[in-house]
Amino acid sequence: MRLTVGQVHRYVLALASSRSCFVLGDHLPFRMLSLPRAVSFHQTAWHDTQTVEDKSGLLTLASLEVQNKVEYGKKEIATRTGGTKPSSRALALNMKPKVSSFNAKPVKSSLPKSAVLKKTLKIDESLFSAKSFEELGLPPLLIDRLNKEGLTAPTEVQSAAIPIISRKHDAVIQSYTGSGKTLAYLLSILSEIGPLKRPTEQDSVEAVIVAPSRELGMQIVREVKKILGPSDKRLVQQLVGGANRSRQEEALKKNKPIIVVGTPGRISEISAAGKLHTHSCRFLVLDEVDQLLSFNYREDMHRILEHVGRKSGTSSRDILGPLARRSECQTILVSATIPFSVIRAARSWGHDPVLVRAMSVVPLESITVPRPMLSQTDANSNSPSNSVNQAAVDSLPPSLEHYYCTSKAQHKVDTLRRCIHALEAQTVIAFMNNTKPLKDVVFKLEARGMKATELHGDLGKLARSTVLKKFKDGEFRVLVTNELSARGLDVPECDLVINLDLPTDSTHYAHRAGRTGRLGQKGTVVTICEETETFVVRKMRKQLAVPIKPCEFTEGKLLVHKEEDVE
Ligand SMILES: Nc1ncnc2c1ncn2[C@@H]1O[C@H](COP(=O)(O)OP(=O)(O)OP(=O)(O)O)[C@@H](O)[C@H]1O
Repeated sequence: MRLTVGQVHRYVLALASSRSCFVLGDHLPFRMLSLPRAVSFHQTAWHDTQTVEDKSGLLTLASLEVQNKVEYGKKEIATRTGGTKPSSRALALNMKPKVSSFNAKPVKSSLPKSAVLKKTLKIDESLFSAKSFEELGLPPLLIDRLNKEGLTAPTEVQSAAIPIISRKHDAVIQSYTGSGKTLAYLLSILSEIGPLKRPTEQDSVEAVIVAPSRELGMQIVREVKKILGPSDKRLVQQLVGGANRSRQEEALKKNKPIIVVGTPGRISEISAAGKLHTHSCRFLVLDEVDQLLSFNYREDMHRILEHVGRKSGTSSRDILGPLARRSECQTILVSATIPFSVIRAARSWGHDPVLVRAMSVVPLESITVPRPMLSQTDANSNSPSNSVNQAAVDSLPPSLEHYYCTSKAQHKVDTLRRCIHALEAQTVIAFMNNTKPLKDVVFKLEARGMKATELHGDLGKLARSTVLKKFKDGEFRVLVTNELSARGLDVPECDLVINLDLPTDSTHYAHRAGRTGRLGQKGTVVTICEETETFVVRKMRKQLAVPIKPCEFTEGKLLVHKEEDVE
């Protein structure tokens, strides 16, 4: 039976959705798994993780063969010392390693270290130690612009990623939230294209950057404009949903941007209408890749992956999968949380794909599927719910303090106020799960004299960006929002994140938490839950392998409780 690529994808999606195990043909888009391996994956699926993923609609393109989700192991091979880097995060921007007062027990892996990552890439060690943009070999014009913006030294992940990308590797960039991943890829790209580059040939749309939300898209656009400077800012064009599409198309025609940044739906719409030509694109970036490869975005991402960087005349028969080989185009996948399914997808690219993390670069081919790691206290129980979610663990900044307190639902707003006062927090992001109660919370806070505002999908694009700007400018002390703001949102001043509703799982917890403690700053995360929900917090604590300490707020102070079973 011969199927077209589109048919194949639909067929695979349908089967994967039903969680069936099925045989793969040679012409199917994914080549990685044979049936016996797929069967064994299916049998050893982590039921706990899977249930959660299903709820959030996460179906990675890479895992379409078998609906399965596993995380890669934490054990990195540090290139300089040959051992893991205990303080690699803390070293970002020359931060001093933070000694936690909490004695977390080590997690126990049931897998020998060597089975997780087999080998490191042979790479010049000195690359990781670059302390300046000059040492990284960035073009002088670009360095001038960075200095003008007050950026003088690269972060660790930038030191690792920039040389790798300049060597034409496809890369998966993983590092904790707020560690500077955006500039890690932007500086690599702006070294090669646009007015600040090393001199080369002519310009057209040469980089496509895809982000899952309008806010993140606009944030990336602002970052590019900041680097390009006022005279060249027209060279980046936003293509996010919710904005006037004809205006975006006109701007594409008039300004001839070299970089476009947008959401999957709008990029794919404009591309389908023939108004965006990306065949000779040199860089494709998927920011928050694990989210972009989820089920929700499958149609749009499929179109984007099929078209960007594919020279016309290339038959769709040649496509090995959505992340197909693009001979000229470098693909860069970015997230604080990279599940193994993304690694598996990325392996089908052509340009020696590597996993870049602060202080380590590893060929993707050498990363094997890990078995679940159990937290020490539960190593004997073998329960999947006790598995450490390594991707989420790796995404947490080291400088965060985590607490939880209990409150009746009707008293949560008061608890929130007491928490803000006790911690003297100035810039607070409070997460909830539904829009209506979210509005009620804003109303109650305002009624009690605390400046608060709301951000959610029911607001139009203009309202959303106005709210965000005002919050960043300090006009509001509390931003009450939902999952929309959990990914990528950069408000450097944010000193407190509150979970007024529980996040869906530990990965969502990690992304919400990452809105504070950015770039080595201090940050606190407080989960306010009902008594009956505390077991969920404890479970996340095990999966994240961090202390989430029980506490209460009385007489304007934070009181931390002891808990017998804190790991
Ligand atoms: N080299 C640098 N020097 C100073 N500040 C930097 C540098 N690189 C990035 N920053 C700043 O650090 C902040 C966090 O960066 P960024 O948003 O890229 O983090 P991230 O790793 O992408 O986080 P997330 O995973 O939450 O998306 C931003 O305000 C950015 O401007």
